[in-house]
Amino acid sequence: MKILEVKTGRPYEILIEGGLLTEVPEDLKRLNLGYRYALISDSQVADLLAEDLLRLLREAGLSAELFVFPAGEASKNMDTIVNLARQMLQKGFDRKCAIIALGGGVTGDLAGFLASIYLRGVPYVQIPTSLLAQVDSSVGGKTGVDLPEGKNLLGTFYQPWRVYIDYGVLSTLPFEHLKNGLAEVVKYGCISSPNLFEYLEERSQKLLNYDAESLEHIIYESCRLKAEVVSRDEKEGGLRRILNFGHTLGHAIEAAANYEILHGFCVSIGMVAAAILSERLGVAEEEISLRLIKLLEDLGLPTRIPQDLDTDEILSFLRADKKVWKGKLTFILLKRLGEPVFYEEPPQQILKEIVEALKTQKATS
Ligand SMILES: NC(=O)c1ccc[n+]([C@@H]2O[C@H](COP(=O)([O-])OP(=O)(O)OC[C@H]3O[C@@H](n4cnc5c(N)ncnc54)[C@H](O)[C@@H]3O)[C@@H](O)[C@H]2O)c1
Ligand SMILES: O=C(O)C(=O)C[C@@H](O)[C@H](O)[C@H](O)COP(=O)(O)O
Ligand SMILES: [Zn+2]
Repeated sequence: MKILEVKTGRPYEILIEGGLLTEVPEDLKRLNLGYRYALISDSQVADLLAEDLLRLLREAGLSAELFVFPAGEASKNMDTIVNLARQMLQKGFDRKCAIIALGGGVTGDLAGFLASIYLRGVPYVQIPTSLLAQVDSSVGGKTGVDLPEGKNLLGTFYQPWRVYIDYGVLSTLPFEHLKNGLAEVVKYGCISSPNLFEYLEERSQKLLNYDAESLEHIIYESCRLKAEVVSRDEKEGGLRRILNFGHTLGHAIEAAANYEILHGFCVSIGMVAAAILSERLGVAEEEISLRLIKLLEDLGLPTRIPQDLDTDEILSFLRADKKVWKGKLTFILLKRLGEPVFYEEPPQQILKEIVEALKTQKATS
């Protein structure tokens, strides 16, 4: 088993191993987070994995109940939080309970948010089951929900007590969601590891074939890189903003598309825009965008903005970004691969030209 530590105010471990799910109940007993567990999953993961985990928990003598919400980004809102909270209250879950998030990033963000506010806070653990959740969202304690006004606009920083990553569960993950997770791994390559970027270039076909060894490597490396950043800047006082590379425009596209395009796909397009912007503004000291586009295309990820999205609407969503500080929008750009820089208020005209240019060809995926 591989173990990483996240050195936040209350440190915690990320455990990574194929088949780890079966070991969760015994480890939870050692952690002793609560006398009763609320297992939260979406409708798809509930059918595939949650019933089995529930049985394992009960066989280990733990008291646990399953709470399910409809799968998909459309559920990442306050209505789902209130519904889950009310169901838990009706079942008598009190302050000494704990929450288990079993699922993708939507489940993790929702269950983590609920854990941070339920009866003013109860412990929770993350069991990520999508690639995106295993390489990114289960680590770092960002929780929250979307609003029509923008992505993740209500939320908390609330670190999990443990992250259990069983990459064996990825065998049932739909192909589109495999690619979706790979986008966040490309992000880690861009912001902090040219080696990881090269690895993705070399292994793209193996990764798209769900090769377990390659998946384990990129999961471990992404979590290691994220844990390092979060350990230095838990609440995004500065440095942590690099984890938002590609997200400034990515989130705006996601919101403009009414959350109907996958998060990783939007980040993929956003990374292309950020690379082109880095070059247009003279920030980039090496040519990045063509190499990035090639890698994203090899991984089956989109690099173009869908033509039906309105340019002005996309640009207006940029203003709802959490990287607007004191009225100034900050982009994460690249000097070269592995060297991100912050850039305040790029000219609106250049942003508009890049958005328009990225709409002129058909999306590749
Ligand atoms: N908190 C963070 O730091 C952070 C980081 C990145 C992304 N996010 C958020 O994560 C969300 C996206 O996460 P996601 O892509 O995992 O979405 P998701 O949770 O909707 O999962 C994607 C789909 O895969 C299914 N699924 C999950 N695991 C499966 C498995 N093993 N087998 C079969 N199907 C499975 C789910 O049911 C769902 O339909 C977005 O809301 C994004 O904003 C948060
Ligand atoms: O953990 C972080 O910090 C990230 O920025 C990771 C991102 O991949 C993730 O999408 C995050 O939810 C975005 O955060 P937000 O603060 O821009 O909503
Ligand atoms: Zn993301």
